[in-house]
Amino acid sequence: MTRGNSVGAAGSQGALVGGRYRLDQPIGRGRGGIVWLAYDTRLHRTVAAKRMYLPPGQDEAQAERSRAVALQQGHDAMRVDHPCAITVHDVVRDGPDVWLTMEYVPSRNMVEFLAEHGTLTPEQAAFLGIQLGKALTAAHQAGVPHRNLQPGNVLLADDGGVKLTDIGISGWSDPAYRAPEVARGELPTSASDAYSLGATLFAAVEGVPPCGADGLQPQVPPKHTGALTGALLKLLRTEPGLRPTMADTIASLSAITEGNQQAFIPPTAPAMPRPHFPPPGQPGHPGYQGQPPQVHQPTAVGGQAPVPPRKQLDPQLVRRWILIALAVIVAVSVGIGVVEVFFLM
Ligand SMILES: Nc1ncnc2c1ncn2[C@@H]1O[C@H](COP(=O)(O)OP(=O)(O)OP(=O)(O)O)[C@@H](O)[C@H]1O
Repeated sequence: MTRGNSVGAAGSQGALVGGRYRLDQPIGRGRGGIVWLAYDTRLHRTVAAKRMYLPPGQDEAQAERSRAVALQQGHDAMRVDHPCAITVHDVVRDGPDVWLTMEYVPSRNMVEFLAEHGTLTPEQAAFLGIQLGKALTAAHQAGVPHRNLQPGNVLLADDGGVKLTDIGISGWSDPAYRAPEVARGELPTSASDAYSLGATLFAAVEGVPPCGADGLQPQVPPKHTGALTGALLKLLRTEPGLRPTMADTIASLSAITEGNQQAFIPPTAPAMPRPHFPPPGQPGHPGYQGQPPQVHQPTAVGGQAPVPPRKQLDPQLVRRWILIALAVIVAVSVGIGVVEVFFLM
């Protein structure tokens, strides 16, 4: 954990969070402000940085407790390790703020994806459910319930992968995806995550959450879920103890996709920038300190045409041309000598 001068409420471009993470480019917006494409100046890698939401209007003692909770949740999230879960690298206190840095995944969240591409087929939703189920299993094994699984926390990566974000980070949870027992005030558990998974997959196929925007309406019978229906209705059971385990859910969703659905590749341009940096020590690299470049290399950074490499002379060719030149000089000298002897005679 790092502590440095505060960079201000939502951060600003070029600011150094915790004296280490440089905010480069906005990539999204959460309740705590802008989510940034950032650069870890110590490990020289791209990360995503997000200011964690802290409730406004608290006195200093309450605010300090909220910061301690945010730091603890950040550390809990760092324990979750799975390819389908966003890796949290660090949690940083920066003045009055707490920042989370994590792996950067060029992606759309599921809300944006559905708005652009429409609802998913049951097979696509089953594939999504398997990936999310695996990420949740890893989180539960680390003792960390997600707490607010909802479409906004599901990232559909430009490379077709699925990444679950905000694991273990409490905060605003959309009531439409909240388990009934959590809505009554009970603490989130792996069973309440199972309900939220069911509600998220339901919305992915049906286009609306199962119990309305407030989560309090009678469950809408699904119309388009096909082979997915049984697994969904089990996840959405009101009684938490009757919901299936993640292992059971993954098994029944796998039977639906039969391995046919492998990825989500949206038929549009990538959603987010792909950072390209020249190698360390080269101008244009984020960590460049102004040293002269060690090796001359062609570069296309900044949209300029690549500089062609300087041609090297072949030493054998040079030697041959020198020999030819010497032969010509000798021949001319001999010729001159012969002519002089001719005139002297
Ligand atoms: N690691 C990441 N890589 C790429 N984009 C990200 C990453 N994390 C977040 N984003 C983008 O930023 C958006 C907002 O982030 P996030 O979902 O964490 O905020 P939020 O959940 O709304 O906020 P909060 O956690 O404060 O409620 C995401 O929908 C996504 O588009």
